[in-house]
Amino acid sequence: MHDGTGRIVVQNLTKQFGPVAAVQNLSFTVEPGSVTGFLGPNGSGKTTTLRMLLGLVTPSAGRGLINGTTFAQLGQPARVVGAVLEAQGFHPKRTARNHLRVYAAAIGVPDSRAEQVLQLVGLGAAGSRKAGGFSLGMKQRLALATALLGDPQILVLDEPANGLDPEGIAWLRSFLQSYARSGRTVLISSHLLAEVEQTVDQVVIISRGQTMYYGPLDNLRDQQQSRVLVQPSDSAGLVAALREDGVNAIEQLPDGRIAVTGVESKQVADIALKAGVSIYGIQEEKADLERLFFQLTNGQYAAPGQNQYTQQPPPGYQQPGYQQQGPGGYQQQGHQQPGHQQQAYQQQPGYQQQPGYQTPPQGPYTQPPAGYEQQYQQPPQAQQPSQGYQQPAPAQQPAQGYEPPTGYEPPPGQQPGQQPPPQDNPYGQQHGQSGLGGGA
Ligand SMILES: Nc1ncnc2c1ncn2[C@@H]1O[C@H](COP(=O)(O)OP(=O)(O)OP(=O)(O)O)[C@@H](O)[C@H]1O
Repeated sequence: MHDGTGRIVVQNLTKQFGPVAAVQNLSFTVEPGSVTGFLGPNGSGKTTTLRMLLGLVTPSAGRGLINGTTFAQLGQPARVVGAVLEAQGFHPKRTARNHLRVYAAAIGVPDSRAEQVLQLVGLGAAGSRKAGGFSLGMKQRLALATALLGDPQILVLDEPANGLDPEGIAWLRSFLQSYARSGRTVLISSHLLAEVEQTVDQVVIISRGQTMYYGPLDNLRDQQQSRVLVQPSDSAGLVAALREDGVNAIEQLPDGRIAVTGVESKQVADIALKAGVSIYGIQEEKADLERLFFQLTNGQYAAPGQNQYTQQPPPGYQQPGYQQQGPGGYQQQGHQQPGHQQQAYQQQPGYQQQPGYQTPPQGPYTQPPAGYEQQYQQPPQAQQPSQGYQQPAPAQQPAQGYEPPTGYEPPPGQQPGQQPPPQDNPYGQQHGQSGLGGGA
């Protein structure tokens, strides 16, 4: 039996698809009572990680644990984890209500729950409409409703804001925060920090399948570092002089300027003067979270020829199919990177609510849904994520006490590297009565 905490633990998770190292030695913990953003650019390994966590892909090494056990070993997975990996695969001719009833029956919850979750996600007025006619945003809501059927303790959502309009994004934010504040666990992935910035409490930022930052978002904001943008007469001469002076966080910008992080403009100007390099322009620039996110994760698809002063990619890294490029020349300092200037979501003026769904009540999880048997035990106190992330070394050894997953077997009936379940089943019929644990 599982420990019931609602905690997700990812331990040294690794997935190799032939030559592609999709996920490399990834470790993080997601605690109940908080919303955790799982962030990284396209192809960085987010979906693969979530699939491994949900037992849909067999790890090459490491393991993902939910309530202290693997997904396959959960007794009633649909009551523990609600997951949306892709908001597709609904039977186009089936109404939203009937779709939910099918899944409700599969996991053994009453039909009335279908109506409740329709209301919860704001699709109450669209319950009799066929899912085939739904917009992408409505499909996202229907997928979320399906994941909520089992009133799960943990929500795992892959890119849940995809296709949502601004009103939908604002609604989703409030819904997920309220869900987490009720003591549950929320893990959402996104390739856009700005999209989830106001929703999440902590973030796991990955690039090329490796952790770049793991910790509270506030730490990122608090450790903001400005940089100096300088236009020199001789870029190479200034870079050499800066390096001689021990300044190494240097980036060549596409517009010809040089960005220097962690120093004041006066210091840069003094070094330039000493080296006989003229300066045509100099300014200090505050870092913002979005730029920081880019700095932490860029390089994956960066065009060659830029950032000639960049770091090299991690040793042994091979990204087939893409031009390899170092991560942007930004000197990482213990992966506690700066950042600021939140990009606040603004409701667009004149925005009309989409027909077909209505704004659901706010804070649906501050109280348990009426008439529904609540399985979840509120943990005594939401734990805070650990402060100060220590970046694992590229060849990190498993944590002490951790047993390497020798003999780890894929769940019954699943082959290593198995492809997603068929399109018409977005929640992958999983182990027994669940139908909510996986995704398409
Ligand atoms: N079944 C598979 N076979 C081979 N390679 C795969 C498979 N699934 C994923 N990959 C590769 O693994 C890497 C990580 O992919 P993944 O889908 O996990 O990234 P992601 O961060 O979710 O990207 P996106 O934001 O675009 O969805 C990519 O290079 C991808 O091409």
